[in-house]
Amino acid sequence: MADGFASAADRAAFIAGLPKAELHLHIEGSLEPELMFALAQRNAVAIPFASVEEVRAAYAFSNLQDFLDIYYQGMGVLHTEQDFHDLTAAYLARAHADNVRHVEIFFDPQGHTTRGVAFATVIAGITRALDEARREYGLTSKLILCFLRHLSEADADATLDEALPFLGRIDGIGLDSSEVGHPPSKFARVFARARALGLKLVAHAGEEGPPAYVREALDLLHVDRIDHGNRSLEDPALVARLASEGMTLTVCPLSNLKLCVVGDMADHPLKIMLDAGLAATVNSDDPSYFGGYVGANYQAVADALDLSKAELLALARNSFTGSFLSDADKANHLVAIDAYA
Ligand SMILES: Nc1ncnc2[nH]cnc12
Ligand SMILES: [Zn+2]
Repeated sequence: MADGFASAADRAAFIAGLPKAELHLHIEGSLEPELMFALAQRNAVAIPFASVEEVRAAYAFSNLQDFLDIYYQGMGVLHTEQDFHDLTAAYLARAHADNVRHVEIFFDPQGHTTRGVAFATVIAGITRALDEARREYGLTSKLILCFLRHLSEADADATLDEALPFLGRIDGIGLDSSEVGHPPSKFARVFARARALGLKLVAHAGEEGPPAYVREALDLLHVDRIDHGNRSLEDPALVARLASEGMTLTVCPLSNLKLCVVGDMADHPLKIMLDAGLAATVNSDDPSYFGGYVGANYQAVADALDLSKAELLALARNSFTGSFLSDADKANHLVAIDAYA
């Protein structure tokens, strides 16, 4: 058994109670099949599944694109402000149950506006649930607008225009969807514009794409965090740079397994990342599609890699230090982790 724990059950209890931040969560990826069915009925939207079991059976992916095809189809049931509220509220209740104290949530507005759903409807539903979670659970949040990288930079630019009236509720921008063939350089101008607006910047890089995409995210987009970053490990000079810059990586173990980024959880590089001095964090990405929320991600990777108490504490500390909270708020969360340790 790893240092600090008497048994696997002891470690599981420690993980459950550990204060956490979640920094990589696509709200549309938290759409559980049960809610998908309920919203399909509420909005009279046809879905190509006869039962919840059939939906779950369809969640067998061999790569990122396999998943994205079903993810974009699934979000088609979201139409009204109430739908976006209910989706977000359900995620926040689950996060609270996992002792998540702060979340930084991604949303994909282009996945909705291209279907005729107004940007304002999406924002109103999500933010109403965020405000309720703050009041009910003391769970704080940031909101990150992701551009779909398979679309053009002009589309991203138009989406940023649509976001301008809502910048009081949007803390940052990100870059997601099909990575290979859509390098960060494609979005350099719109990221520069967002930076000038004072927005925080993140980008998916090195999930399926090469280490060169991670370098582009750093050098051309000037990101504050890297989402995933797994393939950085192929480039030792890049690893040294990420470590020396204290760049946070938002790693998603169950996602990596489901999308075949790793073949087996025992081969997950999380421990290698920590040993290399990388500021890795654990996150759920799209929990409904990948089989678990953040607590399950900690649990799965801790069991497979036999993570110690010190390693789990480092992951939780990294999740707060890598967040976009103020320094004072980060310090308060770190005190809570020290007390828990
Ligand atoms: N893991 C992921 N990678 C890229 N785009 C995504 N959109 C939702 N989840 C994603
Ligand atoms: Zn993601």
